[in-house]
Amino acid sequence: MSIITVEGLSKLYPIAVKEAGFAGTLKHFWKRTYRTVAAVRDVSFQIEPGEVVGFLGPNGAGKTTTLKMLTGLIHPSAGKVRVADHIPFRRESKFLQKITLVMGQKQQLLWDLPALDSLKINAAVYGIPDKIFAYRLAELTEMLKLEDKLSQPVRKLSLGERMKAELLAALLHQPQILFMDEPTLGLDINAQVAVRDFLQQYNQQYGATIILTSHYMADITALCRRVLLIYEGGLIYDGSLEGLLEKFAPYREVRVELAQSIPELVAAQSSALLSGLQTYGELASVDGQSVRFLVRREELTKTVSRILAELEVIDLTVTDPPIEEVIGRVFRAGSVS
Ligand SMILES: Nc1ncnc2c1ncn2[C@@H]1O[C@H](COP(=O)(O)OP(=O)(O)OP(=O)(O)O)[C@@H](O)[C@H]1O
Repeated sequence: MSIITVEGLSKLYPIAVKEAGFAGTLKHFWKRTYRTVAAVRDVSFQIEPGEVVGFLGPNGAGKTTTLKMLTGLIHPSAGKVRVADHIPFRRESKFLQKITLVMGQKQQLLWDLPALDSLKINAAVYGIPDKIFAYRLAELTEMLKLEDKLSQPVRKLSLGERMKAELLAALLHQPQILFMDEPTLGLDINAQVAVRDFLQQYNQQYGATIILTSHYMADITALCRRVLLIYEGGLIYDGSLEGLLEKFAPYREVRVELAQSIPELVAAQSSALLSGLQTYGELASVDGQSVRFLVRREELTKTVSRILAELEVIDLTVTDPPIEEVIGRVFRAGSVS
């Protein structure tokens, strides 16, 4: 049975509209007019226990709003949500015991106190008995490699250590469902990898379900087999990362290592050859001896044969374009149809 079921979920926000100038300000003061913004529009999906699902979408797409409705922080304008057999907005204590929400840009640990003090407060709030608290604390501290950090005031921790301590605080009550909104925001590469590895281990060890938003594609590719693509409040894709490439990238990337560098070709006045390069596909980049083309999938075999016959080639590889490039194109195009 699905652990999360969402049907026709929408969230509308009323936004006050003010006309420009002093007269507009006065009018706004006496009589406000509003327009409605649909932050989330008619979204439906189901998530099974133990899945790790990535929410992708540009800024303002509606990811955080969806997470807030799934965790019961805000009430949906329309639609149905069930999470672990609860209606989130009721915020029943049994429900809160089963979930956690971590927001990369917000913190729950108290700044001037050692993280351990905040953890003890959390344990009391969730009614965790002392023995279980000690056991979970030891286990999570080891998994997160935070051994000597928890007794220092939070303000003295590095950003990466602080994020790991935040995760520890969020997981002390051993929730079944983890909602992670940008958990690696602002972290350096090593700290990003540490958080990512931890989430993977936590998912495998406890069979926890993880819903993750991140602007770092590496988080999504490392952790999520399934992605939901959200665009202007609507769900435009639900499936595997590979399927996303097939749907939105009808081309493949061909990297060619030429025998001569491009400046040498220019010096040898092979400008005809240079302009001829564009006939193989869209030129993605030219750097020294290597050239990257984007070639439509259906033209791949013909184009590769032409390149090998017509150019002096040292090496040629065909790959899928980087996923962030594909998604960037989809969003820049302003249309996803
Ligand atoms: N409390 C609010 N009142 C009015 N509009 C809001 C409110 N919260 C969000 N919005 C609007 O709803 C839309 C979706 O916002 P949301 O924060 O869900 O996007 P997001 O996908 O999480 O973006 P980001 O990647 O930038 O965090 C945006 O247009 C935003 O301005």
